[in-house]
Amino acid sequence: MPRFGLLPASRLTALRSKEILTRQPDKPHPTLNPLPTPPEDDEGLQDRLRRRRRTEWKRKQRGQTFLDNLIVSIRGGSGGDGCVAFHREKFKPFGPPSGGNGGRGGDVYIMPTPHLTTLSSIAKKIRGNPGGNGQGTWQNGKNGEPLIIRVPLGTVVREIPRGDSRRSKDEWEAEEESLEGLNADERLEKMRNNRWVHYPRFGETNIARDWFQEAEKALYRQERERRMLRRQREIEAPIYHDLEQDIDYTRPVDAPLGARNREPLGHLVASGGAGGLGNPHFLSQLNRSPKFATRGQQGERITLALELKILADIGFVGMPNAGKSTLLRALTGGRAKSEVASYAFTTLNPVVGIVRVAEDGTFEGGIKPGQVHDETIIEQQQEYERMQRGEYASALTRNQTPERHAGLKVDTDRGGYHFDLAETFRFTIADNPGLILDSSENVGLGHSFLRSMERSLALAYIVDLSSPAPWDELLVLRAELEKYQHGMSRKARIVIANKADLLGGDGDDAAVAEAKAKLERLEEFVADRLVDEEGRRLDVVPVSGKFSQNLTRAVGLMRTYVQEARDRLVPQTPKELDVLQPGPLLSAPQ
Ligand SMILES: Nc1nc2c(ncn2[C@@H]2O[C@H](COP(=O)(O)OP(=O)(O)OP(=O)(O)O)[C@@H](O)[C@H]2O)c(=O)[nH]1
Ligand SMILES: [Mg+2]
Repeated sequence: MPRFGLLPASRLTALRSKEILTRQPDKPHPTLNPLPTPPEDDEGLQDRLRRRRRTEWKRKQRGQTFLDNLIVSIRGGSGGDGCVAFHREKFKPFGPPSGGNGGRGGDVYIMPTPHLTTLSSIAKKIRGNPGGNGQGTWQNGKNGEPLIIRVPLGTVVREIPRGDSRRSKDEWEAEEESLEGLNADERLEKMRNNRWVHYPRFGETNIARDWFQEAEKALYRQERERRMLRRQREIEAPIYHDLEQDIDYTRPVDAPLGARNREPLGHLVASGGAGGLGNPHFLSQLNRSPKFATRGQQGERITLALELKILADIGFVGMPNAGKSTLLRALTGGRAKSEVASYAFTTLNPVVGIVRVAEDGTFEGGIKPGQVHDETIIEQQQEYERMQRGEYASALTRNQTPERHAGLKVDTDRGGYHFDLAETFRFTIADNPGLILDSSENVGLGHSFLRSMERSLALAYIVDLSSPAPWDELLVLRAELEKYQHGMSRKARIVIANKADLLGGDGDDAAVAEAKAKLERLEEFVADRLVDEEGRRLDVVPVSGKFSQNLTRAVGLMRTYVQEARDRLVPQTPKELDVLQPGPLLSAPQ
């Protein structure tokens, strides 16, 4: 075994004991390769198996790992320790106690920000900044800086209650755990060490004195009260914030002159611990030279569940493989990187894309004629081939195009920067994982992503027109939405019948007539059975996402729904009139 020849003997034994050296090379390890290994030359099969493994894994998680759902345990900063010191000065042999107090631990706040879109940047364990320790000559420790956890707009924050297994321990429970297995004396000693600071070599003397024991009793009494108040707060006012609105930074116009302009910190979720008391605090008639101080308190420990409700104007609802991701890619000109493949549950997390529309109804994705949005793997292959042929070698970057400096001509063949000049309206669409029968009971990818659709302004059903009975799909989709939340299906405004290119054969009359009849039947069904929020019938639009056909009509309709819904959301301002009409003081003299 020459490879391991240089390893020391102990390391070799360790490797043998782990069956690394003794294992036969042709015998696979029992824990590896749960799926059969495909032949190495079949790349397509390898890829398919990799994807299937990923989907299966995700399905087993039941949506637990969506990044719109996170549990964080938070600790406020711990307070700094108090100090035991005595004032020293020439000709003053017994100076007074002069230990400063510890600084307060920093509080932890939570603040919504429009600059984030996922919870992925948030750590699972967060600790506030600690306060500084007190020092001699009455110097108090510095207070810990507040810590702000920034979360995306649309995050719902909930405190996890006691008794839930996901909740981490609070300060007292954690201490109790660290004391397990100790006898009474050891417990007492450890608890004292956690709470008191003694002057060097005075520990034993201090604890034997009455005034120390009095002080200790008072400290435990305060602690019990704090613990009771905490429990009461947890029961009566558990933390709950629906962070829909950005926090307003503007200073009120009627703020008193000289008031400090503080930047908002957000909502307090865990307060820092109080700083310890320095030894002057324990000066009394009986004890003229207190040689102990208290340690800082621990910060509050809480566990929060953060849940992000994605804010998209339109939510796509459809069965797996209906073509939702293809449609989103077509509508955004391929900018939304939503994976497309011909197996169920390709999309595992919601993907949000932006649709940009010009004055005349053209949209960014629709300006390049003849664009085909194929499966991701095929597109990647084509891209690779183009790169191999050297087509990108002399391509200009976006900033190198001559029109940029001219600033006038809009190249209608290109999206991106060039569309900025034409764009007059934009809205967002969320492509969601496929919904199947009983999704609302957590079958398939479960219902965790349905949450993200709750706040969409409107929903669009996507059905596969080439399937034998697209109308049945609609009923299932509607029933699942209703089962998840009563009244949710009333948000649906449109049925997009995708894959219309597969109908009509090669253009022979019989096939075309059949396709028309199928579309009519779908329209009749929708008119009969589906109505929207205001009792209107849903629009039905046949399209082809893959070949970007008839998308302008669908975009136009979606645009009107979004506009209507936004108009309804904007609060009316009746006060405007009052402002314009001159009041008695301003009215013109008679
Ligand atoms: N012919 C044709 N095929 C399409 C069209 N739209 C999508 N497809 C194909 O249908 C298959 C599924 O498309 P996806 O976009 O992945 O479907 P999905 O609804 O996102 O599926 P899930 O993410 O699994 O829910 C792919 O093979 C697409 O190429 C279309 O308009 N015409
Ligand atoms: Mg998809």
